[in-house]
Amino acid sequence: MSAPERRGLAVVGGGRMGEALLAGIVRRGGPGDVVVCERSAERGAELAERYGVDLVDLPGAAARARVVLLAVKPQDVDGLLGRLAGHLDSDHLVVSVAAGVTTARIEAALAPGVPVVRVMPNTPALVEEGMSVLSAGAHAADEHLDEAERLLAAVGRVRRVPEAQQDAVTALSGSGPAYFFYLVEAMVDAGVALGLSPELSTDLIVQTALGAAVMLRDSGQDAQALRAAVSSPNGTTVAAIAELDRHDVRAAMAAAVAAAHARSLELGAPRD
Ligand SMILES: NC(=O)C1=CN([C@@H]2O[C@H](COP(=O)(O)OP(=O)(O)OC[C@H]3O[C@@H](n4cnc5c(N)ncnc54)[C@H](OP(=O)(O)O)[C@@H]3O)[C@@H](O)[C@H]2O)C=CC1
Ligand SMILES: O=C(O)[C@@H]1CCC=N1
Repeated sequence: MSAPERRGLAVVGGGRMGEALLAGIVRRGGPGDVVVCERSAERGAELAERYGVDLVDLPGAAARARVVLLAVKPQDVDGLLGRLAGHLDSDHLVVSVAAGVTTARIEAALAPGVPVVRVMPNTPALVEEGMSVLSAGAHAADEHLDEAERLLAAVGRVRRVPEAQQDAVTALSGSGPAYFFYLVEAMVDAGVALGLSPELSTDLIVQTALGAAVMLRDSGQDAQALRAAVSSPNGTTVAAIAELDRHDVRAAMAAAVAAAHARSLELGAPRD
């Protein structure tokens, strides 16, 4: 099929991240030229119906789409590229969201010159509040980064970093939503332990999380200043933060982020 017919986007791998991106992109731009390719026929059919897009196989994805977005697990990337590479040429743009997997590793599996952009998105893309961070591979020019940025901008904010920073980005904003969800679980449990119903405790904490996030984004004040404004002298918040410090929650967070960073590097190591 000639290049001009390949205008669309193929999402390869319709799991949690693939669906989050697919949902946001279709909601923003309509199903238009979007197709999905999924290993599980049942899951593929579910996504095709839910978002009004065509379900295709790998050759079909390469034939229909100019931008091929890889959203399979890092462990599945090499096998997938082995079957996809013969269908891709330098008119395609490969966008990979696989944690840890370097553009060099992807490029090595493709025909010479195929442009690759590595992206670390996050699941709030599902509600158009994603944070996506892009890096160019060796054959990706500014126009390719611009194209990837336009795509990801449909589901939230976008930044660009040198690829060497992608594992740190993965540990912060890629996994980051889970850290906040973990805190929310702990806070809701704490409310229940004090006698509140799970429903009331959840309502209080979810709205508090939302309000705090909007203040962080919009107030022009940093987290420390905002925390100071909540902390009346000798009051309840000071008592609470003293306990967080006594349990070394900052050290726990630093260790958690370092573990995510190390795992991202491990996932990127070439397979045998
Ligand atoms: N979840 C997240 O918050 C984030 C994930 N990522 C990255 O996104 C990628 C996907 O993660 P996630 O969505 O969580 O994982 P999932 O396992 O939920 O999704 C991956 C999907 O791809 C399918 N798949 C595997 N191989 C193929 C193939 N050859 N052709 C078509 N489909 C295939 C899988 O099928 P099957 O179930 O049969 O294996 C599965 O449905 C990962 O690389 C991850 O690092 C990046 C940022 C955030
Ligand atoms: O947990 C993971 O490996 C993926 C990458 C970042 C978020 N989820």
